Amino acid sequence: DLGVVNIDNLLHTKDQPVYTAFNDGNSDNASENPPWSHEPHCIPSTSLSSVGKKYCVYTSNLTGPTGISLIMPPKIARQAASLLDDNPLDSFLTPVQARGVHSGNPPYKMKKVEGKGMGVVATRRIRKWETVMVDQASVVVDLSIVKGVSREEGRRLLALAVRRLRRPGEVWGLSGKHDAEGRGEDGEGNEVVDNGKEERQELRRRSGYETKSGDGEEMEGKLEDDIMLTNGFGSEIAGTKCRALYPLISRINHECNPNAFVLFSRAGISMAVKAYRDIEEGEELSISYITLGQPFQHRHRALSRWGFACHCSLCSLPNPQKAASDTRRSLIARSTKKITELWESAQPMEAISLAEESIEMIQDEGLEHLLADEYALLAKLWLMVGKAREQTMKKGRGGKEKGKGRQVGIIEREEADRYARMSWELLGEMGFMGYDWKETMEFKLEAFLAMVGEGMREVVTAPKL
Ligand SMILES: C[S@@+](CC[C@H](N)C(=O)[O-])C[C@H]1O[C@@H](n2cnc3c(N)ncnc32)[C@H](O)[C@@H]1O
Repeated sequence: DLGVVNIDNLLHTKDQPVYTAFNDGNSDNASENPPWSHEPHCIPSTSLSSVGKKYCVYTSNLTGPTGISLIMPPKIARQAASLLDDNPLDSFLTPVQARGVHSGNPPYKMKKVEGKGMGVVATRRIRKWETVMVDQASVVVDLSIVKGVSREEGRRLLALAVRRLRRPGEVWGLSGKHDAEGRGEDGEGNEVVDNGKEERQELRRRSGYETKSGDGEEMEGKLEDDIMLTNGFGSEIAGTKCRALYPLISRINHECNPNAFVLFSRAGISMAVKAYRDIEEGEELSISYITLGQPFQHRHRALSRWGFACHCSLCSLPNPQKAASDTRRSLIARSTKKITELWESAQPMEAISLAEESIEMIQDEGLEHLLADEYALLAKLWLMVGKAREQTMKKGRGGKEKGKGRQVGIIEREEADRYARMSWELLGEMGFMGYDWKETMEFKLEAFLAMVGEGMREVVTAPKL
């Protein structure tokens, strides 16, 4: 069973002799104890813009479930080498949970799913927010490679990177070949044609990887064209934009209203899948490949590069409901800006009402992860309203509120506290504060609100090029 093998290897990673002490492919700067199990294989960059730079394959084949290969310039690889002990069992699970996962019964199995190739199905009931799966990257590619070396060289490096893994089969086995014309219906009987093939070719052209006709059957071609494009996750490792393959998580299919989401470790090498809601035994696990919350046409366009027409429950809604959902999604997307405008034009209570309406729409759309942001925003608004009123009182300009005493500021602060705690709880449950947040972190209103900044809407990650 793939899952059991995976976890077993993760648990033992640290006990195994990983070091074979090959130097890091840059003899001037060989680090003392490089973790590579194979001699790095380097090629010079052929691009004028990066003369003197080289790209190498570094493999540590005892790291993680399959081993890991990095394709990077030596300098970046040296930094990434210090991140290889990024064991997801430590990042995402308590020791008790890790032992539970290790006992040989992961709560899922890989299975053929009609119309989707392989998929992942729950083998028992999974609770909301439970960490269902953990995984570690097999291959990590520095994205600057597309400009640095020719397509052929890139393919060769990638093929070598996979061959050198301890379990190369788990990467070769990822089905990336989805060039069959995907035709389907949008739930209203309208035909939806997958134009993903052209879009993927265009993507390759833009990325500098021209496609030669007739080479589609080669393993190397399959690896680069299909597996990297359709199974790779965008990640930032050692401060560099990368694309990485995760052998287990790559089996999870897409839904626009998914029952799970992925979470990166701080180092960016490990990932976890957490349940977004309760999942029943036999139900397929799903994640969203694209940013959650987009209207239908945007989703359809963004998904085209994976080469399938989405028939998920949201995309199959009858047109009137689909239109209502799209309207709510557009309103949600615009609400933060509108709320800020209302606040800045001295209409604080209108700003608060709009934020509360936005919460209802978010709940109707099942976009719960956005609530952490919205609750934090409401907490900030209430806190600021409270402070403003206190100031007014202190300056003796309380008007009608004069005489109500200190209560004016206190009620608003209580509201702020209530919303901030809801945001805190949700972020904690979603896994953004570490698995032991309840024991190790203490809630403090102002400190928490300072921590939750902009950009919370993007917290649920999706594979990106
Ligand atoms: C990351 S892989 C997922 C695992 C894949 N099904 C497999 O067999 O390895 C992405 C590919 O799975 C297929 N896929 C994912 N979600 C799908 C869906 N909702 N409907 C149809 N095909 C889907 C598409 O072919 C897509 O390019």
